[in-house]
Amino acid sequence: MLEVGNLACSRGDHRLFSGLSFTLQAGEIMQVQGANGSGKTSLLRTLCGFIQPEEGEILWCGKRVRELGEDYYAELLYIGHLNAIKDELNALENLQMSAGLAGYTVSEQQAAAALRRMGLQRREHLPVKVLSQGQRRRVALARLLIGDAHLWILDEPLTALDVGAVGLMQELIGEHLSKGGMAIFTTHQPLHVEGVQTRQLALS
Ligand SMILES: Nc1ncnc2c1ncn2[C@@H]1O[C@H](COP(=O)(O)OP(=O)(O)OP(=O)(O)O)[C@@H](O)[C@H]1O
Repeated sequence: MLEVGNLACSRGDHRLFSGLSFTLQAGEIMQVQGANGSGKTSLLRTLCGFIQPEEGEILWCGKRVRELGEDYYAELLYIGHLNAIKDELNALENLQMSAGLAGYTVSEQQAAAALRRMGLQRREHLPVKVLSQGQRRRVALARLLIGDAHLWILDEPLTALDVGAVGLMQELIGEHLSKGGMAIFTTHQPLHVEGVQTRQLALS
């Protein structure tokens, strides 16, 4: 379980949010809503431990995440609004590199299967710089299929995706939740996971 208590964050001299508290249990999904600049990305990055909160605590399974360190990162998969892929590498290499950075290995067959599921068959061996924006986003999102992180933190996962890929994302998130996973995401587009009530957290 993720527990957030009395969280506060400022960027520059601007207070983005304070007194923010919520819990997220296995099988739950939460959307962070708010206008441009309201602090959605900053909140997600704080939950990942990339930004130190000014106040408050983030607990994972009852322990402070900053003390858990690597043990927390092993439970977490963050996909930012930038794709974090290397232009010169192909999709297979990018996926294997992402796994390596996260501390595990995936075989070429596993990576190829993930890319196929993301609709990238016959694009696996091209340098990603030649792929379309939507295809590049699909390469980034294929990371969801190769790890076993319980907590997915997704910043604008639907950006550049077509209708079919949005449907696929909803399906993947649904599968993740049904296996006891949890997810926090931002999006300016509708995202509906069948049979699951999406909790809402509004930043102003
Ligand atoms: N490193 C920084 N230094 C100063 N200000 C920052 C920094 N990073 C973010 N900000 C500011 O913090 C505010 C919140 O930014 P953030 O990216 O969290 O918003 P957001 O809700 O995700 O926005 P969007 O919907 O446009 O993606 C913005 O006003 C932004 O300019």
